[in-house]
Amino acid sequence: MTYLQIEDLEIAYGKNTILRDVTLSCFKPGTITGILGPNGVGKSSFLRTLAGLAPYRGSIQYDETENRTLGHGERARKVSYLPQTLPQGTNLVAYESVISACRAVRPDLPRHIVETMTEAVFDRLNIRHLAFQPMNSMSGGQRQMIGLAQIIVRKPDVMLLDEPTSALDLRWQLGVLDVVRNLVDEQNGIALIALHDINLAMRHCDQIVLFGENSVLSHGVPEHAMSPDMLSRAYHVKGRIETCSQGTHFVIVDGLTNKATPEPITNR
Ligand SMILES: Nc1ncnc2c1ncn2[C@@H]1O[C@H](COP(=O)(O)OP(=O)(O)OP(=O)(O)O)[C@@H](O)[C@H]1O
Repeated sequence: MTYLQIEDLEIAYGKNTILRDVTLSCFKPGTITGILGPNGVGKSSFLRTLAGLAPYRGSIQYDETENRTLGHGERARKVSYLPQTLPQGTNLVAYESVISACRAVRPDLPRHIVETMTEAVFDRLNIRHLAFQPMNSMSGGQRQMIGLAQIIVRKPDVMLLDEPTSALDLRWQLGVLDVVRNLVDEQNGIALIALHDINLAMRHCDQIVLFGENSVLSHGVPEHAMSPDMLSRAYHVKGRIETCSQGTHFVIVDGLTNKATPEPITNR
């Protein structure tokens, strides 16, 4: 079980402050949090910072230990980060790449245990058919699944997943989110998932954190954190939150808030 607490977090690249005043204590064990917001708002920077890959001001605590004081190995056992970019298309076969990912974090484990863990992950993700295929002969979606396998084989308490479904068709998107849900339940862990698909987040996340320009616009259970006002403020679109026949909340977007085209995606 792991707790994550964030207080007065500020993330900057040089003089360019991306996020400030981020205080969040909502990441309870056993929950999935969707990290949402428009392009360039700082979702990846936020996850990279939580993964210990970027400097920050303020406080990020895992179980009351400050992130910047955690050793590399200690953090790697607790926290796994899946970047937005797909794993490289090397000539390594998928099975070996997942074994290597596990051994990088758990060099203490004997090879046969790592192999058993790796096989269990291929079964869990339903990708056994990819096990002996070289990474450089895989499609983008297949590589994304192997990237996820490299993360979950480590059984992390905290999963930081940056758009893990961006290259996947509907069936695999749902499969991945189901696997994340099962892992979070089993480990009583935490998952933070950056997503552009708001409805995927509404359906599969226990809560969302919506970033707007430079800070958190709203957070909470999806049907409260997402509203027509938030859609307008974050994305500059006119939208509605509806409830389907099965009781799930979802967003319908009717158009841009005005006739203007969206602002260009620029460095702030
Ligand atoms: N290494 C870097 N150096 C300088 N600026 C950066 C760097 N990485 C990101 N940025 C800037 O930080 C801001 C946030 O980028 P980030 O990738 O975190 O946004 P995002 O919300 O994940 O975007 P997207 O939805 O498009 O993936 C952008 O303005 C981006 O140009």
